Amino acid sequence: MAQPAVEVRGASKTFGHTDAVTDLSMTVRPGRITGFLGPNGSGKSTTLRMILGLVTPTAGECLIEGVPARALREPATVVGAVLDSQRLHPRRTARAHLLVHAAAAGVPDSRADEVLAEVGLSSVARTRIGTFSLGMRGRLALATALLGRPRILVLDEPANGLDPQGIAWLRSYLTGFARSGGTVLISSHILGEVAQIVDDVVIVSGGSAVYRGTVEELRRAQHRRLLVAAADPAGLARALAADGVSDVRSLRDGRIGVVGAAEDRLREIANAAGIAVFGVVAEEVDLEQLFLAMTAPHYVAGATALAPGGYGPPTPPYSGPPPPAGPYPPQYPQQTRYPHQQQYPQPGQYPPQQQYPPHPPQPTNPGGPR
Ligand SMILES: Nc1ncnc2c1ncn2[C@@H]1O[C@H](COP(=O)(O)OP(=O)(O)OP(=O)(O)O)[C@@H](O)[C@H]1O
Repeated sequence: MAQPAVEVRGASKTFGHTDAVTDLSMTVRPGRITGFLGPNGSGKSTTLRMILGLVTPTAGECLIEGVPARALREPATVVGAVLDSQRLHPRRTARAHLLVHAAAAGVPDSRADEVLAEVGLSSVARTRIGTFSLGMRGRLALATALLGRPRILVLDEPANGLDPQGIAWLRSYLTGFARSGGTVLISSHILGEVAQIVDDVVIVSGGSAVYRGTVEELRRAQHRRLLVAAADPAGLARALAADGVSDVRSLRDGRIGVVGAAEDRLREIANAAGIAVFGVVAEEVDLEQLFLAMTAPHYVAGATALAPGGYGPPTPPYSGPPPPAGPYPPQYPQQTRYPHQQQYPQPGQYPPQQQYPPHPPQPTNPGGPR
């Protein structure tokens, strides 16, 4: 396997009494976009700063192309970072800002004009940064990171505060960067913001990884729950449990939600138990809902969660009330609630997906990654 572009090995960071990051391991593969996702305060910025050598881990290590960031001979040519795009000197012009950073990175002044063109800011090269919109500041911060023609980009919440057009532009730019061989590590607290463009995903919660895998595996994991209408839901739940399928929950509408059994197997078990099954629907859980479930405070990463396609922590077996006698559909007097059941919305309750306008033309990338 190719050497990872970035590797975090059992890294921890404690600030006073705060465990910001705990025994975190992750790999960023070259030429791919990795989404580093987690709610606010989950340790993303601290991890990115450890990777960049700006924060020293309390334990473990972080490597860029096999070495600690501080040991890189020409860091600007290897990694470019956007950590806080809003901390720019307001009285400087965009070009002056870039010239300062070009000198620090040891690259010629001509790179300032090249990167301004690359991010579409040539027309405001001599405008003071104080007048820039959030989106323009984001582009300028990205331009700064591109000065040394880095192979790797590390971006901390670059979409924060951007309007849909700004996010669309950023996605389009990063996709182009990766297509031309570059590696991107991008953090966000909103999965939907980056789900379209990321290849791999690392989800953190409370300073620890709760999921690592490709975004495709994550998407597949969302189809794992079957919503089953049966003549005798409680009996079917018992039959499933006897066959080792214990993650069965009663639903408000009388159906049961089953995790860990394929539809064919479920029907076989129902047949063998003499229970009629009226319908089986694979649940379409929104990726964002899955993300919220994984990063909720009660979530404890287990082996299944960290394995590709893992669904989550073990859940209590079915123990809902028996269905009342009578015609189908049976109605339970009360829904049986488990701690994270509420994470799964009922069909039709999903919030509408945000729509973005078509992408603007891809900026030229003359000095793209090598
Ligand atoms: N320099 C610091 N001193 C003390 N505590 C810190 C420091 N930096 C981070 N922390 C704490 O470490 C925890 C993780 O913070 P971190 O900024 O890494 O999370 P994050 O996922 O990037 O969140 P956000 O998106 O809100 O920045 C938080 O509890 C935070 O308050």
